[in-house]
Amino acid sequence: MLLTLFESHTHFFLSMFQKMILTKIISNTLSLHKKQLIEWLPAVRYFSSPTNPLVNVDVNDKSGIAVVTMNRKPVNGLSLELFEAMSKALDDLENNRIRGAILTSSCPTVFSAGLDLNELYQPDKKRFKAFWTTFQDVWLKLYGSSFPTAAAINGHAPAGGCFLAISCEYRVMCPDYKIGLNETRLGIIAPIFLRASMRNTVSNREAEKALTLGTLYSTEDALKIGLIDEIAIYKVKAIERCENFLAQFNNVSSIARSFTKRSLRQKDLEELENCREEDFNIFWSNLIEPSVQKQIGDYMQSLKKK
Ligand SMILES: CCCC/C=C\CC(=O)SCCNC(=O)CCNC(=O)[C@H](O)C(C)(C)COP(=O)(O)OP(=O)(O)OC[C@H]1O[C@@H](n2cnc3c(N)ncnc32)[C@H](O)[C@@H]1OP(=O)(O)O
Repeated sequence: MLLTLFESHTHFFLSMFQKMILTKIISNTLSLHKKQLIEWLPAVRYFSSPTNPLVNVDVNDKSGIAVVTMNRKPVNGLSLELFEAMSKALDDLENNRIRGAILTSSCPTVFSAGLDLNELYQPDKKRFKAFWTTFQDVWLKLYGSSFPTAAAINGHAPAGGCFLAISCEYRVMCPDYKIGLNETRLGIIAPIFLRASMRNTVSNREAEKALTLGTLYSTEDALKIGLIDEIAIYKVKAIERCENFLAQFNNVSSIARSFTKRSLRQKDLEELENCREEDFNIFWSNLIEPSVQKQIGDYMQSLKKK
């Protein structure tokens, strides 16, 4: 009876905490080994996401891997609307027990150009608050996802673009592009969650150097410092390599894997959870400094003049 209940209420039982408690209760009742229980879980139900023009989610029925494609031309500038679409897509993935997700871009030469500079220049406080809060949500959901994640970086990934990639667990990048966290070059102070993702990817020393200098690395140099894990010649190959990485988890208990990931990332997640308002206030007061606004305005002009 307990198992019938479990099967008919899959969505309800998704939270890790609930799953842990249930596993314990059922396991005690039926004296089953945890591994057997995992095999008893209902067949994974994959879904096709409702169409969102900004984020396309395509789940492979056989592998259970979702390819999440950002689609905001020309450069996947991260606007409030794009973050909202990503946040919704991440919820859908979390609720559908996928086996892994690969983040990529539909723009031919850009993974993401980072935060949409129009959100940062002469910002309206109310909209910016919604923007920043949704950005925080996306990070909490991506960095803390129960499923494994990888990024197929098929183009440039400066600032927020790099940030999305390093919030995943594995990165495959195509050659001849740039990746890095160039915030300081715009006069912007890196928020705590960005620092956490970077420190989780490269050594503390490399993170400090990269963040303070605002370095943009070539694909090859990014591999040398461990900012990416592999190079693949084309986007299709990059996705294939990400699939190979994710397929390694087929032989690992999904509960053990997700709990281990969660425990390794818990401190970083809590750090932001406990100071979301403060994080917004710090970023906002830095952003509206006249010198920072001027720097962003000049930068936008220089991009347009190119
Ligand atoms: C992450 C934690 C929070 C920290 C806070 C902020 C971090 C940020 O993310 S700030 C954004 C930083 N981003 C950048 O510095 C990248 C800027 N862009 C580029 O360097 C290039 O555009 C890029 C290498 C990505 C691509 O080069 P091209 O393929 O040659 O394209 P163009 O430069 O011609 O750009 C086309 C078009 O897009 C506009 N654009 C580019 N980037 C942005 C952006 N981030 N936001 C808004 N708009 C952007 C660019 O001006 C061009 O516009 P048009 O001239 O009107 O076509």
